[in-house]
Amino acid sequence: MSTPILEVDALERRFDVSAPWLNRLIERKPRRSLRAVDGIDFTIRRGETLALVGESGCGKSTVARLVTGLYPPSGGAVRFHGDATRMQMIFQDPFASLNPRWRVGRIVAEPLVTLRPGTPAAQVRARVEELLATVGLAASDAARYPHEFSGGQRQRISIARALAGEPEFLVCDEPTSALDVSVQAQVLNLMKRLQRELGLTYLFISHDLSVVRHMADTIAVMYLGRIVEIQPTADLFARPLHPYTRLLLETIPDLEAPKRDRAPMAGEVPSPIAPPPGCAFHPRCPLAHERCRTERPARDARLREGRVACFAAERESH
Ligand SMILES: Nc1ncnc2c1ncn2[C@@H]1O[C@H](COP(=O)(O)OP(=O)(O)OP(=O)(O)O)[C@@H](O)[C@H]1O
Repeated sequence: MSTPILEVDALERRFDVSAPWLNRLIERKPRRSLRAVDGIDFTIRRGETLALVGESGCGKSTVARLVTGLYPPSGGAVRFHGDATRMQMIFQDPFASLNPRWRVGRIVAEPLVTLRPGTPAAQVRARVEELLATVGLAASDAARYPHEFSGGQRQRISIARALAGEPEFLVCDEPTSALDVSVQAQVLNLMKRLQRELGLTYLFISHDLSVVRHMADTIAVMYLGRIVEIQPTADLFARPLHPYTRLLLETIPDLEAPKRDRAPMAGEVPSPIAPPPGCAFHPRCPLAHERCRTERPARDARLREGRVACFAAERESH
């Protein structure tokens, strides 16, 4: 087994969501804080992919920002054992993250020039062409602007730009969510090939279990700022342990039976400003019992190797 490149330990991030101080004074309202990330742990080994999966608002993007250092943590730690200058990020919306006034050649060259200032122009140009070819674009595309490309091609440009920084670790925040299904598969295949060829490590964020199924070695399922289940991908699909993971799996479109209606997931994600007491999932959980309403389950190394935080899963294992 390879060595860990990233260790996340009891990581927390709170946001102050209080009203402005004058309103607070007038209305006598207390400060309010939102726990976007509420004590999470995971490890990623070199060359592997860990996927963070969960519904909108569960804290995935905040974890990405904590890992890349865009946000300082409110508690806990992110330990990166690689070269911090070789961590890059790929975003959901490549159009928003690519400068519309720059030609593709300059966009892709920028990280390279930052990493190796003084590189001769001819060498930069040659490298840009090489990178464009790596992601399946033509050398002549360097002279064009981002708006001249399709969504999938723009995401290829983002990937070429990320590669220009010679990364060892990539944080990918919903990199294919804005793309059509067929284009999505092409970009995912490209990312898999690059991982294999360049030995990259990925933290891959998605709301969609079917997307990460063929990408991730390990899947961590998040609910309201916490990891409720973490398992090797094959195990999670073969034997999901948390009732929330089972619900997520039920809502995956079934390619073999596309006409079958899927039951929508019951209930809404509660607000992280006032999370339910006990297990945050209990109001939506078909297996909830008394203890779940008052006590918060933790991932415990003695129970199923710490893969799940659920009292019902604990009962099933006896
Ligand atoms: N800067 C901020 N200030 C206040 N609240 C924030 C901030 N950033 C995120 N939040 C809140 O933190 C929670 C987690 O947000 P986050 O964006 O990490 O979730 P997510 O799972 O990535 O969702 P999405 O897929 O919609 O981006 C949400 O309730 C969000 O409203």
